[in-house]
Amino acid sequence: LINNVSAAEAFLATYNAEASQVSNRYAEASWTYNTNITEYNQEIMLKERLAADKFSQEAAWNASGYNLTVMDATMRRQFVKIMDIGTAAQTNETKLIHLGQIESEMETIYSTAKACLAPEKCLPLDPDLTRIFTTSRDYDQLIAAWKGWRDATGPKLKNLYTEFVTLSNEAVRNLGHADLGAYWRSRYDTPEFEADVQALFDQLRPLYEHLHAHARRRLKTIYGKDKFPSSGHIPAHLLGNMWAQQWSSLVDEFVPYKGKPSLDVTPEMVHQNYTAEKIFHTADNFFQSLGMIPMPEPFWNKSMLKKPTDGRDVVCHASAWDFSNGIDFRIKQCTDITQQHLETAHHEMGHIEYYLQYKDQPLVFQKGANPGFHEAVGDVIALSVQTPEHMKSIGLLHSVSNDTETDINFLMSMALQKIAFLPFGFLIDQWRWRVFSGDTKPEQYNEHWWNLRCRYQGVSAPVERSASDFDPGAKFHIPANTPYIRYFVSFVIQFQFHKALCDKSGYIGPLHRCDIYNSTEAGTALSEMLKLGSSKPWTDEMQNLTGQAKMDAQPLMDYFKPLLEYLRKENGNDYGWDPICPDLTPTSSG
Ligand SMILES: CC(=O)N[C@@H](CC(=O)O)C(=O)NC[C@H](CC1(C(=O)N[C@@H](Cc2ccc(O)cc2)C(=O)O)CCCC1)C(=O)O
Ligand SMILES: [Zn+2]
Repeated sequence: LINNVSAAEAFLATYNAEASQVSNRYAEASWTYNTNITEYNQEIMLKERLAADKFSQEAAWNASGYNLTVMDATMRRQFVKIMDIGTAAQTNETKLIHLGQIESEMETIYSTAKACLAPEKCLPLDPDLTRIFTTSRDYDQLIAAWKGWRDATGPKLKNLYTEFVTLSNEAVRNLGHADLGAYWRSRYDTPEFEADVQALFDQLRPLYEHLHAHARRRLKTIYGKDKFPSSGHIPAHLLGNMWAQQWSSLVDEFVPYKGKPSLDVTPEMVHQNYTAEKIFHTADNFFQSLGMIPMPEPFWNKSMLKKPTDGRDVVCHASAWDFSNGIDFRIKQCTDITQQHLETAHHEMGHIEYYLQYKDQPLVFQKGANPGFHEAVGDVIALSVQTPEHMKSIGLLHSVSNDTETDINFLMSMALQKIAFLPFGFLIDQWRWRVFSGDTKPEQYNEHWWNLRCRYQGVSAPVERSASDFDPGAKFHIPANTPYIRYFVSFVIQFQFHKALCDKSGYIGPLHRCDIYNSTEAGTALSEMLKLGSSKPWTDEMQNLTGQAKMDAQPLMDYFKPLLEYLRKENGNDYGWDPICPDLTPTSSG
C-alpha cells in the first residue's frame, strides 16, 4: 500500500480533474437524449455511460492502492467515496452494457407511453393525463385514464425490471453490499436509518389518518357513497393525481370553509399571462433576496423550460442537471402555467442552488449531505413562497385575511401537498427494498405493491388488478431507477430547516405563516450548510443548522397542529381503514 500522503494528494488532484471531465461528457450525452429521445442519442448516451463506468472502476482500483490509515478524515472520506462506485462495480463488460441498455429502455418506455382512452385517442402523461386528473370529476373518465396509463406502462416493464434487479444486485455485491437496497440506504450513513424512518412514519400516521377521513367524506359527497368500499379505502383514481400522491388539485372541494376566496393561484397566473420564464425568474428572485447565488447565464440559455413543440419525444418529468464544470447548470421541465409548476420550479431550482453552493468542493463531495437534503432545499423556499402573505406580495393573491377560517383553509391546502404525500413517500422504497432483498418475488410484485398502498395509503385499486399488471411501473421513479425514500426524508426535514431559518430571520409567530423572503440571515445560514455538500456527515450539518442532529417530525407536527385539532373534532371516531385491500371481485349485487 502507498503510505505517502503527498502521493495521495496528487492522486486526488488528478482524479478531480479527470472525473469532472467524464461527468461533464456523460451529463451532456444524457441531456441530449433526455431532450430528444432517438435511438441514435440513446446509443451515444449508453457509450458515454460505459466510459464513465469504466473510469469509475479504474479510479476505484487505483484508490484501493493507498493506505487510508495515514490520511486525515477529509482525505479518507474522499477515497472511500471514490471506491464506492455502485453498479459500475460489475466487472463483466457484457453485463455492464446490458444493465445500461435495460435502464434506458425502461425510461424510454415510460417517457414515450401513451394511454389510449379510445382507439384513435392516445394521450401522453404530460400534459394530457395530468390535466384530466387535475380537472375532471368524471368517475369513469378518471378510471379510463388511470387504467389506460397502467396498461401502457406496467406490462411492458415487468420483465425488464426483473432483469434489472438481478443485474444490479450482482454488481453491488462486488462492493460487499447485500443488495441494491442496502447500497441505497448506505448513503444515509446511519445504520439505524430504516428504523428511524419507520418511527417517523408511525409518529405521523394520525395526521394522515385524519386528513384521509376528511378527504373520504368530501369525496363521498361528490361521487356517492356507493363508489367507496366498506373497508374504508379511497379508490386511487379519485384524489386528483395519477398516483394519489398529492391531493392539491382538490383544494376547492376539500377546504373546510368554502365561502372564502380560493387559495389556488393558477387562474390568477393564467390571467396575468405568466410564462415559464416568469415562473423561473420568480424563483430566482427569491434566492437572490436571501443573498444566495443567482442562476448563471448558461442556465437561462441552455435549460429546457417548456415542452418542445417540434414533435420530438422528451423526458418530460422535471429535473435539474449539474454539468460538473462550475458554470453549466440546467433545468428540464415541461412547464405548465399552474401553481403546481410554480412549486416544482422552486423545487428544481433548489437543486441548482445546491450545485452552485458546493461547486468548489472536491468532486465526490459535490452531493447532498444525504439525498433527502438535496430534495429539501427547494421545498423549504417554497414553504415561504406559498404563504398567503407572500402570494399577496407577488400579486397572485388579492385579499389575505387573518381570520381562523382562512388559516385553517390555508393549512388544509398545505396538508393536501405535504401530509397526503407521507405514506406514498414512505411506501415506494419499502416495496423496492423488499424486491431487491428477494423477499418480494416477481410474481408477487403487484400484490405486495397493493398491500402497501392499501395498508399505508388507505387507497385501493378502482378496477381489478392481475399478475400481468406491474403498477409500480406506472410511477416514474421505478422505471427511471431513482430512489424515493429521499422525498419522505425531505418532507420531514424541510420543516426542521424551515423552523431554523425562520428563527434566524427573527420571525415571531406561527410557523405556517413564516416567510423568510429578503432575510440574508436565513440565506447565510442555509448557504453555509449547502457549501459543505457531502464533505461532512449529514448529522453534523443538521446539528449546525437546527441545533440537534436527528430527523425530527416535531416541526412538521407543530406547523399543522391547528389543522389536526380541527380534523379530530370533525372526524370523531369516523377515521381509518382496514389494513388489507378490499375484495374487488364484482359482488353478486353487481
Ligand atoms: C439529473 C437528475 O435526475 N437530477 C435530480 C436532482 C438531483 O438529484 O440532483 C432530479 O432533478 N430529479 C427529478 C425529480 C423531479 C420531481 C420528482 O420526481 N418529485 C417526486 C416527489 C416530489 C413531489 C412533489 C414535491 O414538491 C417534491 C417531491 C415525484 O414527483 O414523485 C418532479 C417534481 C418535483 C421533483 C426531482 O427534482 O427530485
Ligand atoms: Zn428533487
